[in-house]
Amino acid sequence: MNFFPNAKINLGLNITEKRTDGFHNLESVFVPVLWNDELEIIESDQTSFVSSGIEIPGEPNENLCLKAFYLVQSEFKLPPVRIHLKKNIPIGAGLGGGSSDAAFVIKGINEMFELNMNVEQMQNFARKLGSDCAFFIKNEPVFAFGKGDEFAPINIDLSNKYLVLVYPNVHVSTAQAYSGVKPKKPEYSLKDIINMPIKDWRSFMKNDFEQSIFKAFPKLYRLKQDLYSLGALYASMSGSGSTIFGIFEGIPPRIKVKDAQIHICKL
Ligand SMILES: C[C@@](CO)(OP(=O)(O)O)[C@H](O)COP(=O)(O)OP(=O)(O)OC[C@H]1O[C@@H](n2ccc(N)nc2=O)[C@H](O)[C@@H]1O
Ligand SMILES: Nc1ncnc2c1ncn2[C@@H]1O[C@H](COP(=O)(O)OP(=O)(O)O)[C@@H](O)[C@H]1O
Repeated sequence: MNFFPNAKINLGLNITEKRTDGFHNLESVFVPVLWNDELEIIESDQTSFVSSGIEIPGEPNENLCLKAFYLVQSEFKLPPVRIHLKKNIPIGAGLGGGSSDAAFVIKGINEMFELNMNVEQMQNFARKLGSDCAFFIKNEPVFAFGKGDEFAPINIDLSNKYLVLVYPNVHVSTAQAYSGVKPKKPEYSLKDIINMPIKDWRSFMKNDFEQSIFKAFPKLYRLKQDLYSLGALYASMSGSGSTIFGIFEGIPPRIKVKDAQIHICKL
């Protein structure tokens, strides 16, 4: 069967405290984005993983797709499968691509082998694979807190808005990005900001990773300013970077950025 794991962006990202387990508590709004990998899972005589498209660092047996399969197989009787992933979503880009692949393997095998897991059971498997992963099980706009794997519903209207994503070919390690941030309580509540008109988000909504990442890669800051100059209602880095996105009211103007990959979609 075929599945299409999608990317995400973060609207606002407050890193509020360092936890005793080494992770950080955060607050963010996660939104699914129409930029997709292609995942094929078929029953086979032995379990294997192959990928095409963008090269994924690490050994195939370290891939989150296989980790997800083995994790579910540790609790359910499953036949071997062959997994083929065509990687389109840039890696280390703040778009959650690897986490999404893993979540779609969990959802995929749940459907293929009629495991009858509910959302919560699938989220619990996903939480073991990465902080971002559980979001992709329901895959709808949500307020995220805790490690980024606990959720509260939000009401957000992004209809008729367009999204421009610019991936400037800069790979950011999530762990390193966290180590560059000093946690603090946010000045304004993200839950309140999200209810303001989008053009007002610019004054209140922050991504706490931007300061240190923009310092290390000044061209990312310039990209964000460029998106505002082109008419974005709101522009920000996604997650720990390096993707910079802009939200536009209508069809965005033509954008050309040297050495960058640009993806435009409806929100
Ligand atoms: C920053 C965010 C924001 O949505 O996204 P990305 O930029 O990676 O897409 C996420 O918190 C990334 O989640 P994810 O990519 O799943 O991270 P994980 O694999 O769980 O953790 C990678 C490393 O990041 C750090 N980490 C991650 C999550 C968290 N709440 N606190 C942390 O300190 C830890 O050092 C951990 O070892
Ligand atoms: N299926 C996968 N796709 C992408 N990266 C993967 C995958 N499986 C494991 N990884 C590892 O996870 C790391 C983070 O990947 P990714 O989710 O793309 O980053 P980000 O969370 O910044 O969006 C990569 O460096 C890669 O080594």
